[in-house]
Amino acid sequence: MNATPTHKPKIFRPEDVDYERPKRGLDEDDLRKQPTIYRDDMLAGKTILITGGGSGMGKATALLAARLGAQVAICGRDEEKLQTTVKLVKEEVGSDVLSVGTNIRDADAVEALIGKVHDHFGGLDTLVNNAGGQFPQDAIDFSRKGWLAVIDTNLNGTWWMMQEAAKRWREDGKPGNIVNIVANVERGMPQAAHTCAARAGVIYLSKTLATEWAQWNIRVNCIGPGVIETEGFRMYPEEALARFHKANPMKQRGNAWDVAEMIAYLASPAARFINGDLIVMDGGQAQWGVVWPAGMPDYFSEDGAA
Ligand SMILES: CCCCCCC/C=C/C(=O)SCCNC(=O)CCNC(=O)[C@H](O)C(C)(C)COP(=O)(O)OP(=O)(O)OC[C@H]1O[C@@H](n2cnc3c(N)ncnc32)[C@H](O)[C@@H]1OP(=O)(O)O
Ligand SMILES: NC(=O)C1=CN([C@@H]2O[C@H](COP(=O)(O)OP(=O)(O)OC[C@H]3O[C@@H](n4cnc5c(N)ncnc54)[C@H](OP(=O)(O)O)[C@@H]3O)[C@@H](O)[C@H]2O)C=CC1
Repeated sequence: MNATPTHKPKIFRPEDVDYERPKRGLDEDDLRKQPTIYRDDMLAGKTILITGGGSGMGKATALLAARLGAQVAICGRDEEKLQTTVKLVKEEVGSDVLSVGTNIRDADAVEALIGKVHDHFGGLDTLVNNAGGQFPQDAIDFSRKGWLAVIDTNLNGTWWMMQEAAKRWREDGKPGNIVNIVANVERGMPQAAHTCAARAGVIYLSKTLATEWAQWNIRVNCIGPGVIETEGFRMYPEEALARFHKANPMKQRGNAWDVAEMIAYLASPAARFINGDLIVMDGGQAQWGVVWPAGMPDYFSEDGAA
């Protein structure tokens, strides 16, 4: 192959766009209208903590869990975003969500968060590690700070959460349940190598802990979403977003409610025998199609690849 590569490495920073971007994903009005297949009291008496609960999948999960009767706690870095979830759940369900501003990269803050949830609700049944993210870029151009930011959030932050939750479950002699939101890493993630490395780490960490921690009745599973349309899409340029859904054979995007319903299932007694698994929700992308979130290099497009 002698083609001269013409792909220009691009940096896309959402704060730099000078045009109005369309709404992405389910907004609050949409969330309020989502039906559920589950019984109203399916999670009654259960406490669920959702990281990144102020937007996207985290927000949808907080609302669904509250509708199903759970006591809900959320965390994130942006207090304003967290309060939108608190308000939504209060208006829709009438229950109070415990919101604790926390950067999951800060292990001390994570320890304090787990303590607050236990103090407030008297325990924790399910931890959902949903907080995370990345930016699209060719790996060769990653800055050191950028690499570290993504690894620290998605791998280290998730680990701090898992370890602190598990310590309390072991100490209290209570069962535990962890659901980690990862990504579709099976065939790698071009232009998202940092997150691919971190999420692959979380998947195998989870499989390992599912065995180590089974002695304390702590289960650990992962959900691997494909392209799920949420406000998190702001991290990507519009021209890339226009192609995202073409990376799966269904040629569709999932939505935050799809993932919330899977999380609710894993939080329910129906999932009591599922442990160490990765449930992929990607419309078949793992078998076919690749997302190029920063633009496909000519090297690939000239072969007519997806
Ligand atoms: C997965 C991609 C391919 C498939 C797409 C499938 C569909 C979408 C999947 C999704 O996950 S959507 C959900 C996305 N949501 C998010 O990603 C939100 C959270 N993300 C973030 O907050 C950031 O991306 C972050 C870097 C993970 C956060 O770290 P931090 O708060 O520390 O960020 P910064 O201080 O802003 O940046 C630190 C460092 O990182 C580098 N960097 C940041 N943004 C970019 C960018 N757009 N392009 C290149 N490099 C970037 C940079 O070195 C920053 O340091 P400074 O240069 O700013 O000093
Ligand atoms: N949408 C998609 O197609 C896919 C998404 N995913 C992953 O699913 C998860 C949910 O994404 P989605 O809902 O789409 O996107 P969002 O950007 O809406 O959600 C990400 C959430 O993570 C929180 N967060 C990020 N960093 C930290 C941190 N250091 N400490 C605490 N909270 C943090 C953010 O809150 P705050 O800003 O308040 O800190 C935000 O609420 C993410 O891990 C995402 O990467 C995986 C595959 C595909």
